Amino acid sequence: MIRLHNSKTRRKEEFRPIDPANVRLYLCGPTVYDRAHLGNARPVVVIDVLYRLLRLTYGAEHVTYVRNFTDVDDKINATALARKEAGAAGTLEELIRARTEETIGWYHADMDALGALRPSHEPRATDFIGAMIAMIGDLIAKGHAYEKDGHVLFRVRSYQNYGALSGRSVDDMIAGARVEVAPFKEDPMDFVLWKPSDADLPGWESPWGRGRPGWHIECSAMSYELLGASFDIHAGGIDLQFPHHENEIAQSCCAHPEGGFANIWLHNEMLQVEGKKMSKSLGNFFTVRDLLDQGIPGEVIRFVFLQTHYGKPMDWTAEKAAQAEATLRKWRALVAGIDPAPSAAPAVIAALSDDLNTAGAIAALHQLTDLAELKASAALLGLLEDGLGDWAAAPQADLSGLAEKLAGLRAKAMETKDFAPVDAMKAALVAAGVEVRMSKAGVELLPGAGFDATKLEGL
Ligand SMILES: Nc1ncnc2c1ncn2[C@@H]1O[C@H](COP(=O)(O)OP(=O)(O)OP(=O)(O)O)[C@@H](O)[C@H]1O
Ligand SMILES: [Zn+2]
Repeated sequence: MIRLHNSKTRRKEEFRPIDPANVRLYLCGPTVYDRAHLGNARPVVVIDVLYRLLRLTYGAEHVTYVRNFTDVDDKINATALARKEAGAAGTLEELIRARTEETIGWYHADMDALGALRPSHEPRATDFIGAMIAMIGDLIAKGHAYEKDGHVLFRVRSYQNYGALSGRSVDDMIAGARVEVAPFKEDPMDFVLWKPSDADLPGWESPWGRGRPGWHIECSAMSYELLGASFDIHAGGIDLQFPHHENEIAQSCCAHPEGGFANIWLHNEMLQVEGKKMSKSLGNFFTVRDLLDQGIPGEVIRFVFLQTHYGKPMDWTAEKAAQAEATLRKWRALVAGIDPAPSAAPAVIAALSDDLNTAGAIAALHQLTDLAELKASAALLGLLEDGLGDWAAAPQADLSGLAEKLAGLRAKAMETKDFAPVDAMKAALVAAGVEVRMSKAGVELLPGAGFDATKLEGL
């Protein structure tokens, strides 16, 4: 039996699917205007493990996983506009299309490298504009939305349960959030469902004039079209709980009172940098591609994520990556050429079934002595799979010659008192991703995650 922490009830609950023959899961996907940063990858890896566990439990063909692409957004428009102003050829629409296509390609490559299975459906917002317009029209007809000056707004006070997910009252939210006060709003809490587009912005004809949808309605419309008015699990980062998820609930429950929208809300905590959320707006980010380009295997990134429970904030550190790499190298050597056992170890399944206790599952992997079982169990975490490449099979560099040379330089520096050559060589080794350990006993060089042998040439 699977138990999951439901943000809506703030409790760990038994997971009982609405229909075990069609278990339905939705994850808010990326806005495709730039490379995914490492934080953006965390929900993808977490939900990939959940997806694997659900497939194991209910059968692969009985789980539907939807993750959208937000390909209509002002950030995308701004990127395309900047390119046009810089002299890029093509219309703004063509530039937007090129940008989103390119970004979706990067996203797929990066998430594939992390061993994340592709979802069952990856709807693009621009393919569901008609469904959004229909839903907005329905909300207006039911008195939950109104049109003003080409804008359509959701009337927050018309939905009694607004704020239930994040546990805040509307008045607290107004006090705490920076809500935009605009002349076209009846109430500052009201949020945009539809907004007008100038001639030089992407737009679609609608009963309210040419315009484009707001971000929140995209997820409500796409989840309804692909999963229905009630589905099992809605996931995303905790940063989306308010206002995005609160708004999704308001829209979906008011448009489809016959359904319950999502039964379970699963929120992952943030990947942090020095105590702050990694984010584009703070500029404290690096991309998944940056790490891959440094030679850190996607499997190592995945392993580092899975060592922390999804409900806890975490940091990325080079030390965690080095340890993950060492463990994976050891395991990959052990299971090479071994066929996986028919099923994963009960201890691993039990840990994952307990609110995705991935750290517990990894601890259980360490205990396994049957290598066929190790391989089968690791696969449930998306680890040690053949598709992730044989990065660990490449021989590790022999750094003994360089260690000897550095020891020699140090011995000489002791006499001459000129340590500059020692420091220069150490700096070059560190720049190549080598950890340098110098003690009385001698010099030890350890290639770390991100080790780049080409940078050692000339040393
Ligand atoms: N630091 C983080 N740690 C974990 N998940 C994150 C982090 N930052 C964003 N996410 C998640 O990434 C997914 C994509 O989010 P979105 O497209 O809004 O990101 P973004 O706007 O590019 O990011 P940012 O928040 O950096 O501006 C969401 O599920 C969001 O919760
Ligand atoms: Zn969403």
